[in-house]
Amino acid sequence: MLIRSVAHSLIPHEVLRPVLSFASRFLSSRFSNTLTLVVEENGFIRDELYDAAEIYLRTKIGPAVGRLRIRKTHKQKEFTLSLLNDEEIVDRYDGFDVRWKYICVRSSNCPTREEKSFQLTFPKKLKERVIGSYLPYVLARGEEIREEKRAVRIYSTDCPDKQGAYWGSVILQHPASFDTLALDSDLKRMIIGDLEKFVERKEFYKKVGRAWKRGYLLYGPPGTGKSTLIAAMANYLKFDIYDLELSSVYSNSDLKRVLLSTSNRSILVIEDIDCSSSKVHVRQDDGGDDDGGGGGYIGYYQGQELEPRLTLSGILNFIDGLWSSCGDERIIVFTTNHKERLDPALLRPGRMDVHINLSYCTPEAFAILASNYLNVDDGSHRLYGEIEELIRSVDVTPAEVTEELIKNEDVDLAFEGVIDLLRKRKTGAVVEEEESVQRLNGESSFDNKDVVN
Ligand SMILES: Nc1ncnc2c1ncn2[C@@H]1O[C@H](COP(=O)(O)OP(=O)(O)OP(=O)(O)O)[C@@H](O)[C@H]1O
Ligand SMILES: [Mg+2]
Repeated sequence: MLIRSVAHSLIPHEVLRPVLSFASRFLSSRFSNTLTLVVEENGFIRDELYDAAEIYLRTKIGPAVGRLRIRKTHKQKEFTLSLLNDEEIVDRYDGFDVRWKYICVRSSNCPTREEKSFQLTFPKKLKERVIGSYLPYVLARGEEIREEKRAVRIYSTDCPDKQGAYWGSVILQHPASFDTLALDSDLKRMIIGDLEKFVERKEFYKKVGRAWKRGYLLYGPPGTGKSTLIAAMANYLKFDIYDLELSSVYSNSDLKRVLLSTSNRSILVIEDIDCSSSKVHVRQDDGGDDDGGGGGYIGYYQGQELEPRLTLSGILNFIDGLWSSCGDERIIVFTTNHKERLDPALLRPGRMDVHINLSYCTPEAFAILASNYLNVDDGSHRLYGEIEELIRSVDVTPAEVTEELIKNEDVDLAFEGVIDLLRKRKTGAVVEEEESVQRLNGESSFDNKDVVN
């Protein structure tokens, strides 16, 4: 102490401080039985362990910590709590304790910059276990927590916020989930099971030499939940969505560039594949084989018909060629209202792994909608039976049913609205049927025939 104060009075502070700090570090490392690992943020290239530790330690902040930093940016949904300079956390892992301390100091080279680090201190004898087991655990947990917290984004090529890149993105605000999706439970279970199997089978895909990707074709009439299902899939897997508008793609090489700039763990969506370009299903008569090799061009760009540069084979090449082999955990989803209009090359077995038919509302789907919209969780309502019976006999989409359910908070009024819709549909269907029988019997007028044709 005396030496310290004498030294202080004789030697300038700027010189003394680093000397004392070095001496104290030297003495403590020489004689202490603890080891301290320093994890630095590392300026330009961020340190993976630092990032993981930062995220992981936020979940370990206990009552012993007296001061914390709290912040929230526009893009974040929740507040973020983090440690302040010199604050410590003790973490227990596999029967031993480690101590983390957060250090944030001004850079000596550039005073406007902060140098941030974590100091991890533990008994020296645990060095192997900390490096071999604890730190990999921190890395893995950090990654898991980041994935849990990460907002799902939707990318599109015409997003205003794309700053020169091919894709711009916004946070996907769609609340769709498998719980609220009105689908029959078997189909729902099948889809969830398929997705889970897909994300768990990294090693399997590697072993059998297949690209780790999966293709889904969703087909069915408008308003049956195809887009809603895609949002539910993205929210479930926490995969970003890349919404590709084929009409904004100029050529095969353009398509290549656009698709190569998508990221792993994502869902590439091409909606309305039959009409996003009216020529996807019409193949050029150039002797192209069933694989779409060279045939089937899509020659539109911003509304103008162009040289046939974006071809069906360009798209197919990506489904099972270059695109699929240059990324991991990729899902591609095509949607269509008219499966029968698609080129057989797109439907060939192995191209789209799963074909999912989203169809008209069933009693089971109606039960889910009634529960979502009106909190009606059993079938005891006086109108329920009639609705179920009508739903079995007419074609009505979930979208049409939800339009009725959303009109009234009162269950009686909402259900009456649904019954009204279903009865009208049924009467319409009967009239149509009678008209078609009349036509078959040659009783229809010329006008009617014209309408049919
Ligand atoms: N199966 C469903 N479960 C829950 N809601 C649904 C379902 N189907 C449709 N809806 C409701 O109807 C709206 C329209 O559905 P959606 O856009 O998913 O239909 P789509 O099949 O993609 O139609 P399109 O073929 O016209 O693109 C949704 O916003 C949702 O509120
Ligand atoms: Mg849709």
